[in-house]
Amino acid sequence: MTATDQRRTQAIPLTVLTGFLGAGKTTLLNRILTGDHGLRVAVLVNDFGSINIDAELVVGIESEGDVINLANGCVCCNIRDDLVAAVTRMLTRPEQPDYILLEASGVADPSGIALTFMDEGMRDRIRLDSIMCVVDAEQIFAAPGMMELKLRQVAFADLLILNKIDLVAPEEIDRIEAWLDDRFHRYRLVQTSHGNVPLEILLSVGRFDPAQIDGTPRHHQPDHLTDCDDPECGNHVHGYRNDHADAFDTWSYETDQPLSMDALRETARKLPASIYRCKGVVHAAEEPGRRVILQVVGKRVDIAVGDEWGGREPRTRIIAIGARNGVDGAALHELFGGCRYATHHV
Ligand SMILES: Nc1nc2c(ncn2[C@@H]2O[C@H](COP(=O)(O)OP(=O)(O)OP(=O)(O)O)[C@@H](O)[C@H]2O)c(=O)[nH]1
Repeated sequence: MTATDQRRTQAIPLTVLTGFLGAGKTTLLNRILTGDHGLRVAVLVNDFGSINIDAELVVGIESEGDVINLANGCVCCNIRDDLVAAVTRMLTRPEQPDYILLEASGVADPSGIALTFMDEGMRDRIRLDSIMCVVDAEQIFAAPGMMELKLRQVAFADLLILNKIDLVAPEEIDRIEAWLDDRFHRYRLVQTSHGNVPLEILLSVGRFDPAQIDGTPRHHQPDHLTDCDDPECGNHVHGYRNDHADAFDTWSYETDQPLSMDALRETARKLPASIYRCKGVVHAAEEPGRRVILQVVGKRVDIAVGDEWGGREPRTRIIAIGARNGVDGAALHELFGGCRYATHHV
């Protein structure tokens, strides 16, 4: 074994969870964290919005310092430096983790993340173990304008986790697989719901191959993915290198005043199709002692009563992410403001 090989074997393994907004990354992350792995796992959670809701929803971590919250941007591009700084901090802590899980934002291009860990200063300290892409079986064909990004997330993964199969008919799964077959030469896929995948195929699998970041959708030429700046070129995926985050707008809302759960549900159902994702931790009038979790993916709305506030002042924090110019902040403010229990019950 060469000295470099030796250093690499001592490097801390890191798995990247990628996949489009709302596909089920946090659900999978929580599954892993609560699984029987016996590892001290540190977690980096990246939410694209200005408030990191995901960091609040991570479970099964013993020490608070083992969850690092990266918000207000995307770790594959505009807050890449924050990612490097956070990992460096993790590695210099007295209690180093055995394993690191990185939940990328739903808008991330995994190739940018892989490049960060293949960088000279990182690759001896971090061993990229696997990039897994969670695919939402129900929403895969939704938001057609985002299809190029979704394809890149699939193309740069070494395992596809086709999640939410409970929400679709078996014929739809066949259709998705045929669609993938048509676009990719080779891929590994596991079907599941609620991220229920055996740990053995998730952690310490050593699947990442640096050559995979040259892997591209069949109809695209690899060089074009990184080198071409010609906006007229129909041969490649444009706009997802440094500036793909510009394709999205975000909005956030905070209030101390309790909201009505019924009004919230009604409002969430009325969100325009240009909003791909909305989620939040809510102070609800009907459940003042507990955090209420709002989840909206496409047209699907889920409002669930979570755990207690744990000594913290109840406070609603909601974010929405949508297409560029598809997020009307003033209109959203009015909609969610109208959910205030006091307003709703006059
Ligand atoms: N029915 C069903 N719902 C699921 C499944 N997996 C996740 N969900 C729900 O889908 C919603 C989004 O799940 P998350 O795990 O937060 O998705 P995410 O990819 O982390 O979302 P972002 O980080 O915002 O991109 C939540 O309401 C989950 O409970 C599944 O397999 N079936």
